[in-house]
Amino acid sequence: MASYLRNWISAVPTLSSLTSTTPAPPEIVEFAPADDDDDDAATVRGSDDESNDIPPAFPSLNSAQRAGKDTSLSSSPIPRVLTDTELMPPPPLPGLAARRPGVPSGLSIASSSLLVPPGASSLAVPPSTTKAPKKASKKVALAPGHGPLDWANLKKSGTDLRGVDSLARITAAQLKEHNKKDDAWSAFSGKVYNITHYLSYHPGGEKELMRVAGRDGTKLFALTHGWVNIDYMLDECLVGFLVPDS
Ligand code: HEM
Repeated sequence: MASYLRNWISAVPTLSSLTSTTPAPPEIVEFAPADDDDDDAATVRGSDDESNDIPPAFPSLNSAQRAGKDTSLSSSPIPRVLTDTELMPPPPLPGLAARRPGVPSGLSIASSSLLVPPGASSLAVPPSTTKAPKKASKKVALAPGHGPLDWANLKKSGTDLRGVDSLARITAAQLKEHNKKDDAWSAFSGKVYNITHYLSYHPGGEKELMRVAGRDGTKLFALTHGWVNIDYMLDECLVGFLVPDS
């Protein structure tokens, strides 16, 4: 690096040349590129001799710029761009007239269930794990003031929703006696509830709920909406526990 700078400094006009009337032309310094002896170790090897601090040749000695017009592969290690005639020809264009909708019959996976069944159009709905849309809701329009929150408020209000003083052991025969709209009991998972007050709050309608009045509704309930938390919804309506007929 120092020698590099020295060369530059020597090119700066001297004081005497500045004071003279006819300035001397600046000295032109030629930089000789370092000999590229392909000895990489020389680059790595540390040396205190600053005379070795010669900038690398630019363009590089083996560069394409220096190689000039000599682009033949045999004489130069630099690859050249192949011409169109030397390149591999492109694949033939598919015959559009021969194309048909659907999966090509030659495909070995054509019969796979993942693909369109034979004969079906490729425009068919793709196979998917999405379930078919649910059938229309059977919820009924509840009377004003009979929504889920109204029921929750009624439960909290302290209104007697059981109609009995204490919980009892109830047989199927006793349960059967309470099958009227104004006196309806039903059993779910061994617990007997007075569903009379709930009838007008049931989102599925009174009629549906009355199907289980006076009997065990466990199965029908599970088939309809097993996710509904009946223990919570009817906790204030519990009247007893179903026991076998004696
Ligand atoms: C006393 C016990 C029952 C309670 C606490 C109850 C509660 C409910 C609740 C909370 C819903 C709304 C569900 C939702 O939003 O997804 C509902 C809907 C319904 N319930 Fe009940 N239910 C009871 C018994 C029954 C029974 C025994 C049947 C059938 C005989 C039934 C038939 C239905 C129907 C058809 C719907 C409408 C479902 C829909 O299409 O969305 N429920 N019930």
